[in-house]
Amino acid sequence: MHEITVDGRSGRSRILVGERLVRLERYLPAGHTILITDETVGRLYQSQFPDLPTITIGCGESHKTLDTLAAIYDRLIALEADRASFIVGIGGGIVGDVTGFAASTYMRGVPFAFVATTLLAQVDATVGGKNGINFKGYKNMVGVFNQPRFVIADIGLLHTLPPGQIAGGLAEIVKHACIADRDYFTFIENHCEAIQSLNEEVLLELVRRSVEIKAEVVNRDERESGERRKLNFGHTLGHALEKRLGISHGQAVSVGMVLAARLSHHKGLLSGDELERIIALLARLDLPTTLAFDRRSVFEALKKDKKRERDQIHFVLLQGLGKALVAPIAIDELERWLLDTQ
Ligand SMILES: O=C(O)C(=O)C[C@@H](O)[C@H](O)[C@H](O)COP(=O)(O)O
Repeated sequence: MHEITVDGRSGRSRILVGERLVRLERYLPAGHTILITDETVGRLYQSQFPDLPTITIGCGESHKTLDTLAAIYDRLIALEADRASFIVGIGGGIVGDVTGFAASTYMRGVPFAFVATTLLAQVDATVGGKNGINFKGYKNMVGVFNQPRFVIADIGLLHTLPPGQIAGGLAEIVKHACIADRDYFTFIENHCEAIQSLNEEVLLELVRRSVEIKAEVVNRDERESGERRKLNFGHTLGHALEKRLGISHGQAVSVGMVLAARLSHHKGLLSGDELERIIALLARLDLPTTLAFDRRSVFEALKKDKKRERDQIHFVLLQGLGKALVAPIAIDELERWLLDTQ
């Protein structure tokens, strides 16, 4: 087991990579704990949960809403949760976001933790204290920064995930390598077969290194006033594609990364060879690298990105493999480039 820490304003968050869901109970404080999970995770793993009151939400991005939160607040009140209660979200990124937001706002905030059951949640969504919900179709429009007390990343659970769910996490893993660690990128290139066959040792190494990269960034810039924006590589276009095409987050981020890498190449920051390596690696991991989409409509969605400030957007580019750069790009320039590029 590897322990990696994030030190945020709300306190220390311990990320326990390789710990097991069945051992959750030993990390719980004495007193009233409530679990939040979704229907699928409940069906698959409830037998491994501690015997505690459990709130179950629906599955999928369409449940990351104010309505779901309202239902959770109702249940917390019915269960007589108070400020000394502890809440644990067991599931993927959506359970994480909704649990983190509900716990951070119920009675102005109660402590919480996660057991991350998907690769995406283990390497990204539950790490770093971003807890948000969608609003009127806008991704993560309402949310808070607040660190979970701990996150258990149980690698053993990844074997039961459908293939699409694995690919979603792999997109974020490739993102971490692209923005921060060229050698990690090469490691992933050299282990594609082991990754596809869910080799536990290799998955453990991916989760460990990705969490380490993310934690280093968050420790330097928890509230995303600068460097943390790098973790949004591929997400500016990715979120717009996700919203307009209704595709999964991982698929959208994969295509978003290719487009951002193309823009980096267009600006002379990334070589043609490096661009091709990124495209080839994503394809080997069964992630899409190109999509047909209505460029005008995606551009309109992109204009609503949270990284927009008036007539420019903080866009994440690559300055070579393993090094990211956040550059303000004029909305007009982005529009011309997006409408012209293939
Ligand atoms: O933790 C971060 O910071 C990230 O940007 C990681 C992203 O991969 C993640 O999808 C995040 O939730 C996106 O945040 P948003 O603020 O762009 O909605």
